[in-house]
Amino acid sequence: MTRIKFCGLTRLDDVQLAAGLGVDAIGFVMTRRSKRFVDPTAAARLRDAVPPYITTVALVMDDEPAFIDEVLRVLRPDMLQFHGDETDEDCAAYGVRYTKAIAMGEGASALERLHRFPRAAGLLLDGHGLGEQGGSGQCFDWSLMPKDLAQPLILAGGLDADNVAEAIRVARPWAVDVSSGIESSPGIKDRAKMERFISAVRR
Ligand SMILES: O=C(O)c1ccccc1N[C@@H]1O[C@H](COP(=O)(O)O)[C@@H](O)[C@H]1O
Repeated sequence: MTRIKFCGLTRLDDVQLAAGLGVDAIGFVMTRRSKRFVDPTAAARLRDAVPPYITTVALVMDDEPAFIDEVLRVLRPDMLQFHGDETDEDCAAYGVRYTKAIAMGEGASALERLHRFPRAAGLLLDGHGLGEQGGSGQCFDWSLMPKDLAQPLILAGGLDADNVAEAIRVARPWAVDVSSGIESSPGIKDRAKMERFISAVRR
């Protein structure tokens, strides 16, 4: 079974719908540079609507440690997702389980970075280029997804209801992560796109 994370939620209705559709994880984008940014207090209100046994994830990207401490204190997410130039040491410093995004925009040469995060609970392979922001809807060559890594791999980048079944067939990921592919505009999720995405993964 392929797990599903919906990321970049900003509205209560979207959180409730995602939970009702059976997603495994819900992500809040905490980095201020994103169009999907929610401040920690607003994110905590959304988190309160997440039922038990759905993982909540706080996404950060080269943010100040003091801000990440605030996110952990106010939001109390189950996991952190790092999207910037953080090292394994940086990511592990908070004592919270984490995933690390690997920018796959450069293709096969990016795979070398997969071995730099031994403490990550999982690695999220995303389609954007090194130094660029995620959540841009860019795919990468799914056949590059390694099949022999000990850490669970999460496939992200440009997924939507029309391509996710093929992406899973080629990449065989532990989980898929989607943001822009289930939106009508940044941070505003679309009911029909969310429903179609879940159906396509389950099929
Ligand atoms: O969503 C954002 O705005 C964002 C900003 C900075 C870093 C990562 C971001 N999003 C994450 O990128 C992947 C793929 O998104 P998409 O499906 O291609 O839009 C996903 O993990 C988002 O949460």
